[in-house]
Amino acid sequence: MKLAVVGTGYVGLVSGTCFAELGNTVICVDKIDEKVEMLKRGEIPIYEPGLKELVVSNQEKGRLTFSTDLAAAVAASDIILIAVGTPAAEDGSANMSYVYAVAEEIGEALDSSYKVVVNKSTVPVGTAEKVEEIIKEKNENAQVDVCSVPEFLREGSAVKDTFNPDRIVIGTSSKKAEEMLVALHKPLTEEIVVTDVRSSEMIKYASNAFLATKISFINEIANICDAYGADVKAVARGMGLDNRIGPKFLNAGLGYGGSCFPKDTKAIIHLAQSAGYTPELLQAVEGVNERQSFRIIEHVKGIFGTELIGLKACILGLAFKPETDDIRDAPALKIIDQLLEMGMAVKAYDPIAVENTKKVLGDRVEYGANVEETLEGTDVMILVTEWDEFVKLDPEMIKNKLNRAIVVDGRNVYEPKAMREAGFIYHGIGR
Ligand SMILES: NC(=O)c1ccc[n+]([C@@H]2O[C@H](COP(=O)([O-])OP(=O)(O)OC[C@H]3O[C@@H](n4cnc5c(N)ncnc54)[C@H](O)[C@@H]3O)[C@@H](O)[C@H]2O)c1
Ligand SMILES: O=c1ccn([C@@H]2O[C@H](COP(=O)(O)OP(=O)(O)O[C@H]3O[C@H](CO)[C@@H](O)[C@H](O)[C@H]3O)[C@@H](O)[C@H]2O)c(=O)[nH]1
Repeated sequence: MKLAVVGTGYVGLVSGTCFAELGNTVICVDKIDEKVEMLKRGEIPIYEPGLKELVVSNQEKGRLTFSTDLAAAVAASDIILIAVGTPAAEDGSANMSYVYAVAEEIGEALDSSYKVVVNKSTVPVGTAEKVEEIIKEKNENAQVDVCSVPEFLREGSAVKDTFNPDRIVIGTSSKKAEEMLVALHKPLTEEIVVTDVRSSEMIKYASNAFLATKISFINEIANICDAYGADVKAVARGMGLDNRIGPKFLNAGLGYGGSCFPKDTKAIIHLAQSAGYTPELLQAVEGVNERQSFRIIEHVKGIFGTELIGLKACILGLAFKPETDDIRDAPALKIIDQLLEMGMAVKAYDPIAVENTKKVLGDRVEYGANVEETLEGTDVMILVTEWDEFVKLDPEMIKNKLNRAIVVDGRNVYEPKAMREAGFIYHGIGR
C-alpha cells in the first residue's frame, strides 16, 4: 500500500518506518526543513533504540522517503496518517491546532480520488468527525473516510512495541476503510478491534488514564507505607501476583512524566468537564502525581533539615524514563527547580538527555561528564531515572565520591538493607 505519514515525531517516524519495513511505500512528511534534511541523510532527530538501522535500510530499498511537500505525498498515497503533536493547552485541553492545520492542508491537496485519512495522534472524542468536516469545507469533492487508529507505543521501546502490539484499534464506520486498515495492520497482530470512531478515540485516553491511575495508586500506597514502615515493593509484588491486578505499572517512584500521561490525563479530565461531568477519580490521579516528585524534597529535608544552602545534590537521570532523551514533563526538572529554590547547588548527569536539558535549564545546573565525576564532592546522590548503568553502580564507588554516604533513591532500584549495611543513609520511596 502507499502511505503518507504527516509528522516525524516518535509516532510518525516509528510507525512510518515500520510500515515501510512491512513492504509498504511510505512518504514521511514534516514541516520542519532541517528535520527532513537530517532524515534524508539517515540521521535520526530522536534517540530510539533500533530505529536508525531500520530507517536507513528502508531508505536504501526505496520504500521510505522524507519530504516537506504534503500535497505531493497526499496525491501519491491511498492512506494518510496524521501523527502531529497534540500538546496540552493552558486549560488542560488538547491543543488541536496542528491536527486541524494538517486537515486543511489535506483538504487543499485532495483531488476526487478515494483516500483514507487516519488520526494516529491522541485526540479528543469527536475529532475524526471534525477533521472530515474541515477537509470537506476545503474541498467539496473530497472522497475521504476519516478514521481513528490510536497509537500505543512507548518511547524507548517504540520499534519493538510497533512490531509486537498487544492490539490494534481501528475506529471507522466505513467497510472500505476497515478492509484497507485491517489489511495494513494484519501482519502485526491478529488482535484487531474494529469499533466506531468515537469509541476508538476514547480507548486511547481510557488506556492512558488507567495506566496513570495504576501509577498514582501505587504511589499513594508507597506514601502510606512510608508512614508505617511497610515496603511498597513487597506490597506491589504481593498484589501483582493476583491475576486480576497484574504486576505491571506498579513501580512506585516519582510519579509519571513524559509527553503522554500528564497531558492525556489533563485532556480526558477536560473532556469530561466540558460535558458537565466531574471526573473525581482522574482528578485525584493527577493530584497525587503532581505531589509525588516532591517526596524527594521531603526526604532531603528529612535528612538535612531545612538549612540547605551550601549543600550540593547529585542528580542521576534527567530523561523522564530510561532509553530516551525525552525530557518533556520529566520529574527531574521539577525536582531540580525545587532544590535550586531551596538554595542547594545541583550537579546532574544523564547518559543521553543532557543536551535537551541544557536547552531548558542552561547553566543553572552543573553537568558531569559521567557518573563518577558528577558524584564527586556532592552531599547527596538522588536517583531520578532508573538507567541500567545507575542500577549497577558499585556502592563503594558511590561512597568514595560523595562527601557523605547519603542516597535518595527515587525509583527504588537499590536494596535498603544492603545499602544501610554498606554504611549509607538510604531513603527509598515507600520502603
Ligand atoms: N510520543 C509517544 O510516545 C506517543 C505515543 C502514542 C501516541 N502519541 C501521540 O501521537 C502524537 C504525536 O506525538 P509525537 O511525540 O510523535 O509528536 P512530536 O511533537 O514529537 O512530533 C510531531 C511532529 O509533527 C510535525 N508537524 C506539526 N505540524 C505539521 C504539519 N502541518 N505538517 C507536517 N508536519 C507537522 C512537527 O514538526 C513534529 O516533527 C501526539 O498526539 C501524541 O499524544 C505519542
Ligand atoms: O510502574 C510504573 C510505570 C511507569 N512509570 C512512569 O510512567 C511514565 C510513562 O512511562 P511509559 O508508559 O513507560 O512511557 P511512555 O513512552 O510515556 O508511554 C505511555 O504513553 C504513550 C503515549 O500515549 C502510550 O502510547 C504508551 O502506551 C504509554 O505506556 C514514566 O515517567 C515512568 O517513569 C512509573 O512511575 N511506574
